[in-house]
Amino acid sequence: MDEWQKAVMREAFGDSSGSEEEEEAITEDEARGGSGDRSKRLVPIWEAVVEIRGLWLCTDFLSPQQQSRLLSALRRGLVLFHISHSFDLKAVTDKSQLQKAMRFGNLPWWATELCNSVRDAVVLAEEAAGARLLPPDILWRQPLFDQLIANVYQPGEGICAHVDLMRFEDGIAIVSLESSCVMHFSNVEHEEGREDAEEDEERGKVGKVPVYLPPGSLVLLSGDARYSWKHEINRRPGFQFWEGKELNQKQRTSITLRKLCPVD
Ligand SMILES: O=C(O)CCC(=O)C(=O)O
Ligand SMILES: [Fe+2]
Repeated sequence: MDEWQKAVMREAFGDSSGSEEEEEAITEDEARGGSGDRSKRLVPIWEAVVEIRGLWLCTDFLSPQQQSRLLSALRRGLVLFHISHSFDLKAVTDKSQLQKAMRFGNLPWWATELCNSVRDAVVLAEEAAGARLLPPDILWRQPLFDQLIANVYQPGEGICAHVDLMRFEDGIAIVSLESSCVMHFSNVEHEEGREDAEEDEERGKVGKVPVYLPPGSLVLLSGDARYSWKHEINRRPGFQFWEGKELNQKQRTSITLRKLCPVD
């Protein structure tokens, strides 16, 4: 890692940035909350977001201990890049900086473990409830994900409405850490002022669907949720309400897991 990357790492994650050896110091079992044995793990609770086909929320995906282990591994182990997708830049309010870390290809072991935990959580729920959370071709593809992006948002920072880039396959997972937020989903086909906007109203395409993401939660987007709905997090003052109360904003970190489309 060169000096520039180290400086970026410090800026993003403070002074705790470390070496691969430090990363390995956290054991696999610790990162999984001390229960590597799948048969001993509790079935996580999943909710379908009924308005949006393909959108599933698991609020208890990671225990508080797993969350802090994951944050430590993330802070220690990533090579960072500041990147500037146009939709990301628009999301950054004022002079504040959206901090990002990105990793492609061979994910670090803790990220591979996270991907395995996502698959386990889906399989356990499908086995227990007979529900279909992900199409089998996504659930059983190898690897499930090969790209990771970590976003660190300061209070007031969010991400504007977007559909994830088409260079990523279907089936996207977002893990939330540190603090809660409300993510809003809006149907891509609905544009205010359009001639047939009234028809949209009948089809339920109007209005944003709020989804509350507490720390330790996991959301899965596939099908309609991935392609036909935009998602956004507006953390400007006055936009983060849940059950009638404005959320007290703190730093929030998210980890988004995706799979790149094959290049022809
Ligand atoms: O930070 C989040 O929860 C969402 C991130 C996101 O939508 C993205 O990186 O495409
Ligand atoms: Fe996204």
